[in-house]
Amino acid sequence: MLESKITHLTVCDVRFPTSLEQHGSDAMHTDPDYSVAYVVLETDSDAALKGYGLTFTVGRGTEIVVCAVKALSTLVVGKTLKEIIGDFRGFYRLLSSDGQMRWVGPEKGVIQLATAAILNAVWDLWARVEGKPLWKLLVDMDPAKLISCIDFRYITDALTEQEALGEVIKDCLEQMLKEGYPAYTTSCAWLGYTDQQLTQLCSEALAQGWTKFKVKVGADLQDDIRRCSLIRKLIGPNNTLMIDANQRWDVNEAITWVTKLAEFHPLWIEEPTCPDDVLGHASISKALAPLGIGVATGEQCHNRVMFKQFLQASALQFVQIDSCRVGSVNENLAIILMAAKFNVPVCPHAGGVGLCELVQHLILFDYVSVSASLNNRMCEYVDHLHEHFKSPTIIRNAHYIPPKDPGYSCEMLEESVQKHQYPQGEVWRAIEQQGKQ
Ligand SMILES: C[C@H](O)[C@@H](O)CC(=O)C(=O)O
Ligand SMILES: [Mg+2]
Repeated sequence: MLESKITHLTVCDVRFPTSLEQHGSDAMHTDPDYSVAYVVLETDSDAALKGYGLTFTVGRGTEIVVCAVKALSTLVVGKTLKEIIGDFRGFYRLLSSDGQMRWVGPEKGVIQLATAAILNAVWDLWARVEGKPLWKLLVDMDPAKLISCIDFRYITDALTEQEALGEVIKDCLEQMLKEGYPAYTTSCAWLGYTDQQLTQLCSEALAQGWTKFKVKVGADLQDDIRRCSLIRKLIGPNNTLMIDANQRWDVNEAITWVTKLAEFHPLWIEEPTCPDDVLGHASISKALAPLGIGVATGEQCHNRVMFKQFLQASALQFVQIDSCRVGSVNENLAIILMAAKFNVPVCPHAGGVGLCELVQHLILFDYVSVSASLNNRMCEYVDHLHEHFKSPTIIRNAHYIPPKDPGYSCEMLEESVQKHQYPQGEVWRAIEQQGKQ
């Protein structure tokens, strides 16, 4: 089936009206409608083989990502899977460095999100052909082959191909299969939730076995003090608390504000300032280190070069890879291996639709084949919209259970796609009629 030719690419604008109930809200995204540009690659295989991919956005911008996917589609349609994976590095470059398209990037913004959606679909296709979940495809792969999927351009001053090869190990599968990968929840404390909601959701989560919680902060200091105090009291001194400002502050403001929240003992402050400000993050890291608070970032860190600089400048203490922000698995492999070399733990971002489904594969690979450690490591989980996926995440006792179905867990239910397509899906037509948005 490797000979199968990709004959067609379709892309849909699929949106969920999460803003109506403030799910996913934070200090900068006060009304997010969790959305995806959803890609399906059709092939000429007799077995009706298809590859499914997506990238995450939060509403109106999805239509721009859909346009970008269409613009890139000519680079993938007509190729066989064998051609692509025979030189995956070259194919990655073709997409990310196309002479007429790279001007609108390069490797950042909308075009990078579109690249992620397409490449996620290619990886899904490959894993399906091999009959394995993506994480297993990665951990079983010959390390040299794995490394050959990475574009090392611009990062060899931090990680050479030879060094990357040295970071790949073979270990630690048994524990994952038995217990799963530790997760934390963000679903109890979105910024738009009331204190009553927060109390109820947090109590329920504790009863379900959750021990690590993230709280949105950054809009109003007094609100943050009240909410963090409430959560800290509910979860007790021994459970873990993280806080996330979603880029709300200037550098000095971040230091002052977080210092005032230090009494609640957060493990990290996430996205304290502009996601591109490497030196700003370094200053914040330095100022907060004596308080025992680390800096986490990555969900809007648009490529491996940014991560390289954050690592080189000791500007982050937790690397938050995202399955849909950078150039798919290819680029996330580079980031995971750089994090290993700099000895910084990877704690993936997954706050969005589909992000938990995808990123669990990458963190399983990280544990089994790279880090072999759970020290200060956990993967985000948000409890929204999993019912729209063919192979939804399975959480047991606050751990991700390794997926078994072949592919990258990107495939959505046909009915969900139809109903939520924007603007023609029935969900959006009903909302329009009710005049809600
Ligand atoms: C808009 C998203 O919900 C964002 O707030 C997610 C996020 O920052 C996280 O999960 O972390
Ligand atoms: Mg965040």
